[in-house]
Formats: sequence, C-alpha cells, structure tokens
Amino acid sequence: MDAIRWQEDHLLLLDQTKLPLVEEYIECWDHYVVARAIKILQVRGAPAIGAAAAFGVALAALNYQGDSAEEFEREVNQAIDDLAKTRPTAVNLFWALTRMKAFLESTRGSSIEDRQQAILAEAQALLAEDKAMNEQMGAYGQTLIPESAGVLTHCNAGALATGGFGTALGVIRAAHQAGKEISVFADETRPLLQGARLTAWELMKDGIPVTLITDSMAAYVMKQKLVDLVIVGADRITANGDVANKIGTYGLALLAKAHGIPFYVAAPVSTFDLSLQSGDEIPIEERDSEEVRTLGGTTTAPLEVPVYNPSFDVTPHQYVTAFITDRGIIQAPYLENLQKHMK
Ligand SMILES: CSC[C@@H](O)[C@@H](O)C(=O)COP(=O)(O)O
Repeated sequence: MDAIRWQEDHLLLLDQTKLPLVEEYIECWDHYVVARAIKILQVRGAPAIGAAAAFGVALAALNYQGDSAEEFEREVNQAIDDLAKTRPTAVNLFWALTRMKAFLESTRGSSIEDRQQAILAEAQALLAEDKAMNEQMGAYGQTLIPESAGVLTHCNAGALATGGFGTALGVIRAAHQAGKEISVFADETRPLLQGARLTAWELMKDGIPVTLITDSMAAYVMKQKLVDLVIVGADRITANGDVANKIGTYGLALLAKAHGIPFYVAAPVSTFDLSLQSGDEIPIEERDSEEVRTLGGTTTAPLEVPVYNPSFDVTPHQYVTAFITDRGIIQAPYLENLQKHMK
C-alpha cells in the first residue's frame, strides 16, 4: 500500500492518523491540504514528508491559471514557503523543496503549461528515486544482518515513511526476502504510537514476524538477549554523524551500547545535512501537549499538568555502529567518511 500516490490530476495520501483501523486516502487538490497533512502527521516520516511536499509544489504549479511567468513563479515560491513551515526537524523536507525550487528556475523560458508538466514529472521522479534508494539501502544493509536475528526498531521507518520499501524496515525487509530468520521487536513509540499503529501493521502485512513492546521494555528485552541489533531511521544527520530521530532513539542507543549490541542508522542521502556541524544545531520540533495528556482521544493525565513534548532527540555519533545508506555502509570516523560519500 503506497503512502503517497499521484492519481491523474491530484495527490492521494494514505491517512496515517487513522491506521491501523481505517485504510483511507486523503485527496489533495492544492498545496494547503498537503501542508496540513504534513503538520498533523497524516503523512509522516522524513522521506515521505519530502516527497509529499514536492507534490504540494507540483499542485501549486498545476493550479496556476494565468499567463504571467513572474506570477507563476511567485505563486509556486509561496507554496514552497508555506510547505517549509510545516515541520522543522526532518531535513528531507527542505532538501525536496530546494530541489523543486531549483527545478522551477531551470524551466524558465518554457511555456507555463510545459513548466507545469515538467514540475509534476520532477515530483514523480523524486518519489521514484526515494523508493529506489531504499531498495539499494536494503541490499547493502541486509549484509550486516546475521542468518537468524532479533532486531529492535523504533517509530516507523518503513514504506509508510518513505516513497516505498522503507529505510530501517527496508533493511529488515531485504533480510527477510533473502531468507534470513528475522524477528522484529517494535517499540510502541509514545506519544503517537507510530511503532504500534504503523510498524506492527506494516510488518504483519508483509508476514515478517513482529512483537510489539512498550518503549520502557527495551532494556529488559536486551538483557534477555532477544535483540542482536537495533536499526532505526533518521530525520537529520549532521556532518559529525549525530542523528536526530524519533524521541526515544537516544535512549535505545545508550541501551545498545550498554548491552554490546550494534546500533545501525539507515538513511538515504536526502537525510544528511552536512551544512550543520553537530546535532546541537538541529531544530527539534515540540508538539502539542495534548498528545501526551491523552491516548487515542482519552485523557490519561490531569487536564492542567504541564507537559514537555519534544518529538525528536539527538543520538551522539559515538553510539552509531554504522550508517546504512544508498551509497553504501559508512563507518567512523564520520566527519571524514560522510564528507567522502555524501558529496
Ligand atoms: C524513514 S523515516 C525516519 C524517521 O523519519 C522516523 O524514524 C521518524 O522519526 C518519524 O517521525 P514522525 O514524527 O512520525 O514523522
């Protein structure tokens, strides 16, 4: 099931806030609906946010009805600015918007109709490339997985979070397809339960053995020697190899280190932000306190209790055993090796 699909003249986004109970697509006819979908996590996961935003730009281009090249560019650029304001942490969003802006400029001189079609084709290419990168990552990454392995993952870094196949779940998928005996532990991932609602659903659909645990069970499961490796995705990786990913990832990295378990991060080139030197510079999204005071719409805390709700944390590079990327497996020293591979 695709998270993002272009259908003739509009965009379809699988509404991930309704999964796993309801499988329903939202129809997007303009970039405002796409921006809202990103903001409220109807589409989520770093690469998927980038691809959805690219289609948002395409919708803004297609919706232009005048005949002025300047006005056309102004409107498309306004959409790019609107989409950039949706979520701050995943760099894939800004990577995709920068690519679409450069592409818009490269079409200058053509008719508006040709530019509209070319911009749509660029968004489609970006989506297809993301899926291809994930498959490539899967091929590289699965070589790191033993013939029989317990794998712990956090949040959802699967097909739902990408153009298809997934980053961390792509590696797991590739290992499963290669005939390896994989058993996945999925953290539920409080407060929005991407692990419980999305990862468990996605893996079960593919027939990959998965066991759901609450976030606080990870240490005990590791202590029992049920986990051979941890694989997570990422929202932004800086030049020194620090990794922003779903809140709770840093804790898992510490636990993996304490138990002598490898901790892998799977991410495509679009997730690397070598313009930032370290994770301290990554903007971390803080979300509404209601997400913590409630669970599935039911209040689970005193209505007035103060809440802190950072959506991501940063894992320092020294806890990352290796990066699995579409350009190969990258090991420390990261400052040097990321520059070499990601240029
Ligand atoms: C391939 S997805 C990698 C990350 O984007 C994923 O692990 C994550 O943290 C997603 O957070 P979300 O808030 O659901 O967008």
